[in-house]
Amino acid sequence: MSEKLFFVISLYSVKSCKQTKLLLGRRRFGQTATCRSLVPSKRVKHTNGEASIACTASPTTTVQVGILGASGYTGAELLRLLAKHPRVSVKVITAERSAGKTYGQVFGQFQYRNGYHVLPETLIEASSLLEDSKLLNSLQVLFCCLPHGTSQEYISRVPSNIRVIDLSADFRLQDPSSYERWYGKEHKAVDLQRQAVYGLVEVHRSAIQHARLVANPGCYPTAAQLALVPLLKHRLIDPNDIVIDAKSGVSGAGRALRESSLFCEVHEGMHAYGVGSHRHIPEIEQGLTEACGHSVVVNFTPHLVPMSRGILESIYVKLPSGVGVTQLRECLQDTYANEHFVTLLPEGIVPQTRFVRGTNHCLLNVFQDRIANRAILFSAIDNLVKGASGQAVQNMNILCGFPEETALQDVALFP
Ligand SMILES: NC(=O)C1=CN([C@@H]2O[C@H](COP(=O)(O)OP(=O)(O)OC[C@H]3O[C@@H](n4cnc5c(N)ncnc54)[C@H](OP(=O)(O)O)[C@@H]3O)[C@@H](O)[C@H]2O)C=CC1
Ligand SMILES: CC(=O)N[C@@H](CCC(=O)OP(=O)(O)O)C(=O)O
Repeated sequence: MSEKLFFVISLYSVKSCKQTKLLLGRRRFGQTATCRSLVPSKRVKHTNGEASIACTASPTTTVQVGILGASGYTGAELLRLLAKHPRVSVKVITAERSAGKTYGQVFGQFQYRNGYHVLPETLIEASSLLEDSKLLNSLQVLFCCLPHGTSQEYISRVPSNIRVIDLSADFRLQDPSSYERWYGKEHKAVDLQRQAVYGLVEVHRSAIQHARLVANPGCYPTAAQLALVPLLKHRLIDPNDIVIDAKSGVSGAGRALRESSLFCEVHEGMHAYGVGSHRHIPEIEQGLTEACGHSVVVNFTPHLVPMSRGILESIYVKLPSGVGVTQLRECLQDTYANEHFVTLLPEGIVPQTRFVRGTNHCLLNVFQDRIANRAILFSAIDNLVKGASGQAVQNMNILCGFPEETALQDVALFP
């Protein structure tokens, strides 16, 4: 592609002046950035006295990363995305059951390399990585794609100079007693839990920049909060009347063998689960309460639908008197005007999971309900991208001072 054409496409695809400025500092995707403001580098002292580097990358550095739990769905999605990242080298990948295998043996799509030159040959056990201090200390960023409970055990053993992005729920809830109540076990790393920054980028961007530990949000809470946080902040919906009807593809349940994920159990059918008790309820309420300034309680019901990936949430809200759908639209439009990954669709277009499949985008829209003073919101994401690994890469880009959209510029795979 000619430089000129690339430049025009870049300007077209980025929405904000800030992002345009960042791209202007780059000659071509994959080449060294020349704009020094991309890579601030300062030592940050955390409240617990530990120190870390705010942005580890210099304009020419490649960041060395490790992935705990690379043999699961979010791990594979991370490697798919990082394969396109010009400033990342994946140095170590771990697995439990699949330890000792090559990555291509676990995932056939990684048998071919297509220019991907930094994939380690073999998956090692997570404990082997943590016992190898030389290998561990060669990393700047560690992604953790392990199950809840397991994540906190491993992350507590990681030296504090390594930035960690945890995809599990272990560090998302600020209150240890809430974690215990919803996850059924005591939190074993409460200090880390307090230190963690909730990684919903569009809401917590500035705090993420200096975080040592990022708690990557859950998939359903990402879709719900991106739709609701701005409206609650601006008091445009009733905080006591929010119903979130959510549908997810089966990859949301992970790759571990479970009866409920078998083809015969999910094909040609759909069902609700976790009714009134799903673990994403406290996470959604925590984010909405913070936006609103007082306690928000939601009605949230997830459903499993027979597709591999994607989340669609239909959200029913009540409008305070004097507020109309136009104001809701204006609020979302203004909030996300400069955001690369969140888009309010034109009036009348319903977000579909197909429009975001394989991408880091969240598509939103608002409709007037037939019933007076009520509106219906829709929010669509790919659970494995904006709902997990894509948002994790977005967080890493912020931690390292890279343009936020690096490696995340895919258009949905359609049909
Ligand atoms: N799937 C999704 O859409 C989303 C998932 N998440 C969260 O991200 C995390 C990863 O999810 P996902 O990739 O779907 O899960 P998977 O079940 O697909 O993968 C889990 C990974 O962890 C490894 N693992 C399991 N148990 C242990 C252990 N005791 N010690 C070391 N490694 C272990 C597995 O290795 P092996 O397979 O080799 O045994 C595998 O690599 C989870 O916490 C999940 O809740 C968050 C948002 C969305
Ligand atoms: C379809 C399906 O099973 N989805 C998962 C949510 C996936 C996710 O975001 O997970 P964590 O909060 O567990 O990290 C569930 O409902 O538990």
